[in-house]
Amino acid sequence: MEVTVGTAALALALLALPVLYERSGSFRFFCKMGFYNGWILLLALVAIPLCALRGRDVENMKIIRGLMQHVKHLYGIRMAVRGAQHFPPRQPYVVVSNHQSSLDLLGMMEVLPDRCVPIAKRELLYMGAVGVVCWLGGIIFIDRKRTHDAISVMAEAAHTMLSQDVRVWVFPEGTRNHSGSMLPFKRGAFHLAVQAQVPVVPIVISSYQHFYSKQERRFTAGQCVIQVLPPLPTRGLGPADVPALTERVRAAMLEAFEALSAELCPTAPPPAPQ
Ligand SMILES: CCCCC/C=C\C/C=C\CCCCCCCC(=O)SCCNC(=O)CCNC(=O)[C@H](O)C(C)(C)COP(=O)(O)OP(=O)(O)OC[C@H]1O[C@@H](n2cnc3c(N)ncnc32)[C@H](O)[C@@H]1OP(=O)(O)O
Ligand SMILES: CCCCCCCC/C=C\CCCCCCCC(=O)OC[C@@H](O)COP(=O)(O)O
Repeated sequence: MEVTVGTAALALALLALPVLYERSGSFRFFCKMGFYNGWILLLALVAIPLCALRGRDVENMKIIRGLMQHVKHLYGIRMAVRGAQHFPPRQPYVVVSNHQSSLDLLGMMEVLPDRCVPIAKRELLYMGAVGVVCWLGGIIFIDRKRTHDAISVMAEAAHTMLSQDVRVWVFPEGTRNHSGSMLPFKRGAFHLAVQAQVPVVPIVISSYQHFYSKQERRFTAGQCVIQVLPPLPTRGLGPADVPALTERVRAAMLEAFEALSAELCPTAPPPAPQ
């Protein structure tokens, strides 16, 4: 008898889920984010054996990129890349981009150049299969709690970029930022570019506000533009030039971000100045 009541309650709850999904925006949001994380975890399990054939190698980023590119379609996110001609064709460089959410992975995988690895917080290493894939992809990990160690890792990255023809992708805000604008930039990426004497390529991922908001628990289909801006050379620059370079890049990115926001969601109020 108890089993029958339990089974009936479970069946009722399962039947209620589609109704809840239809009626509650918050429930839909959590389902979609849960599926996003779960799906990536599953993709990571597929990617591990494929990447393991090479071992830890930046070429594995091509496998990760290939496996990730369909995910935007699952969510009805239309992505357009603008300015791809700005990528320097045959040399290392440092990509810097804004960081709004873990959805940035989708934009990153849309434009990720060959032999380009992100710099990531080391906590990602401990995300089970995802961590293993990140390691196999040659992702560079930094400990944000240890500035000195993080700087050493970046200095090593400058050497690796030149000796192994590797490009590096950095989120100079240093953390995800849902504010609808950009945080002040940390200078690590720009020190890295100056140390390696390679260009900085700014990439702006347009605001998600019109289709995704963690605060409002809203996640619908929508459009995202990934704009590659003209590279800034660093040849001849030294450590003293880093602050000005950082501000110049941020100003260019903020201008492009605001122009994209005005184009894609013209009715949204402008974000408060940072
Ligand atoms: C198919 C299956 C798929 C499954 C797998 C799915 C996904 C996997 C694939 C891809 C995943 C990739 C996802 C990656 C996203 C991860 C994103 C992140 O983790 S963002 C967080 C980590 N990143 C950063 O923090 C980068 C930005 N931070 C910096 O650049 C910082 O400057 C820093 C180097 C980390 C140090 O930060 P800290 O806060 O500790 O110090 P300051 O910034 O205040 O700097 C202190 C001081 O030092 C100077 N400085 C900084 N860097 C250097 C340097 N390299 N050389 C010399 N000096 C340096 C800095 O200028 C400050 O001095 P001053 O104040 O005088 O200017
Ligand atoms: C054994 C442990 C198992 C754990 C399983 C966890 C499963 C999670 C599965 C998929 C997660 C997919 C997202 C991975 C990449 C997200 C990149 C990202 O956005 O990192 C955040 C980082 O930039 C800044 O961090 P903070 O904003 O400072 O915080």
